[in-house]
Amino acid sequence: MIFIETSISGVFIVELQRISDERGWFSRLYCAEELVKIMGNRHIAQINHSYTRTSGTIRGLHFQYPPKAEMKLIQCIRGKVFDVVVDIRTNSPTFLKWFGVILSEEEHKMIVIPEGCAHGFQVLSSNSELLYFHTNYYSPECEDGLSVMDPKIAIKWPIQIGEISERDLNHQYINSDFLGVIL
Ligand SMILES: Cc1cn([C@H]2C[C@H](O)[C@@H](COP(=O)(O)OP(=O)(O)O[C@H]3O[C@@H](C)C(=O)[C@@H](O)[C@H]3O)O2)c(=O)[nH]c1=O
Repeated sequence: MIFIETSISGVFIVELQRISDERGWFSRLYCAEELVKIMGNRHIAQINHSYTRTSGTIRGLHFQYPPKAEMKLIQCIRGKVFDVVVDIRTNSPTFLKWFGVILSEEEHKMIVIPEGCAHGFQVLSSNSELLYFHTNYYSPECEDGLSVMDPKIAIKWPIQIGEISERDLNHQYINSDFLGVIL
């Protein structure tokens, strides 16, 4: 696994290696020993899988407040997505800055998103699937969201916004009441 730092502290791209032979290929998706450099003493609590049918669909921007704040490791195992992280850690020098990366079944990399960052993605090819490794349990009480269209964040979505859930459409826009996440 090769770790690449990004413009947001604690957000990493991890390049995964494929070992190919005449039958196809073999690849390690998760290794506690290698990922300890990023994960410290965190452990994976849940692994989730999502499928999105239509290109243009957006999910996000989602995060969990403490005590259920979580690190997420995300891979695209089918299709292609534009994956976005927004730093909402109150005291971070990159507060409200976003970072985007293409994840796809061909590129074979994952993104690591630390606690205090919101996550969303836009599907760029129909029938895309993401695999998520989470260091905390899903908690609807601690879960919150930000609007994917918030001009204060100003994410440049690569293609026209298609489907979006009712819940995601109703997420807050940032205003002076928004303090971010204090970890
Ligand atoms: C996220 C989640 C949802 N659910 C349920 C709630 C709901 O009935 C159904 C679909 O939930 P959602 O609409 O929130 O699914 P979705 O919009 O795909 O949520 C995901 O979005 C991306 C951007 C992330 O970062 C993920 O962590 C997760 O929040 O699944 C769980 O049971 N466990 C979970 O971990």
